[in-house]
Amino acid sequence: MSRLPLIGVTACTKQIGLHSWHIAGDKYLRAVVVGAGGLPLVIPALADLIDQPSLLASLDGLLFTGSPSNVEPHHYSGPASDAGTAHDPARDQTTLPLIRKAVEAGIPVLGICRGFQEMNVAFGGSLHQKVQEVPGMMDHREPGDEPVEVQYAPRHTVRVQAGGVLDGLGMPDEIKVNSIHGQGVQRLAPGLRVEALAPDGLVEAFSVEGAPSFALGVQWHPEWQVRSNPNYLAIFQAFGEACRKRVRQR
Ligand SMILES: N[C@@H](CCC(=O)NCCCC(=O)O)C(=O)O
Repeated sequence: MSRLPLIGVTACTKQIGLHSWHIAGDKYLRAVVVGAGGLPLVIPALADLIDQPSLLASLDGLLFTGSPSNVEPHHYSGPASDAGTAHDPARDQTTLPLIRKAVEAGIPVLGICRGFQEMNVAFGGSLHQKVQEVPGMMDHREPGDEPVEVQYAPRHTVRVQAGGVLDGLGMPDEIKVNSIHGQGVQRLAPGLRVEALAPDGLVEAFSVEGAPSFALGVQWHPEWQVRSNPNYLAIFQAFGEACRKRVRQR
């Protein structure tokens, strides 16, 4: 019997007291287990202290997680962030190079929220820093001061584009998704194919054209209560299947 796929889950850095820690959210780790059927391995944000080719050779999949922090705008030639904006330069230095290398190496990749934004930046795209301030765009942030179940409840529809990865998973033309982000795709990177659009036209999902394996990014959070939403589960199951295929091909 073949082993479970080993799925890297990217971490954020966090200062707790005097020390810096590498943390990954519980819901991402659980979704890798119960949605993708994989074995999660937290990937610390140690940038080039980690030998990325060795890491990639060991992994069967990579999940780029969401985070309250924003990608530093110099990575996409954007204007400096407002003072006080949460950043995580160690995470940027780890994930941005890893994304391109993973996709090129045919390692299945799923990017969620910040992870989706990282994918766009890694392939040469740019981000709106405050979507809610862009004329004509909706406010995609979660309602503040509400219980987490309310914050991660389905909030708006997205239109699934015909002929793409999500369509291939049997998703209806329109699905409802949660929305917990202030930033969003401004310029879509070359080589990314739109998979879903919000009512205001914001790109909510893309896939990497011509990728040798599963390579999908979504702006929403399919890891949230993954088993209770068939559309969220379908994404994790397809990701897990691609990771199992990589195990079989070794
Ligand atoms: N900071 C970025 C990305 C938003 C994001 O990833 N939110 C998730 C927060 C916590 C979590 O569920 O992991 C933005 O604001 O656009």
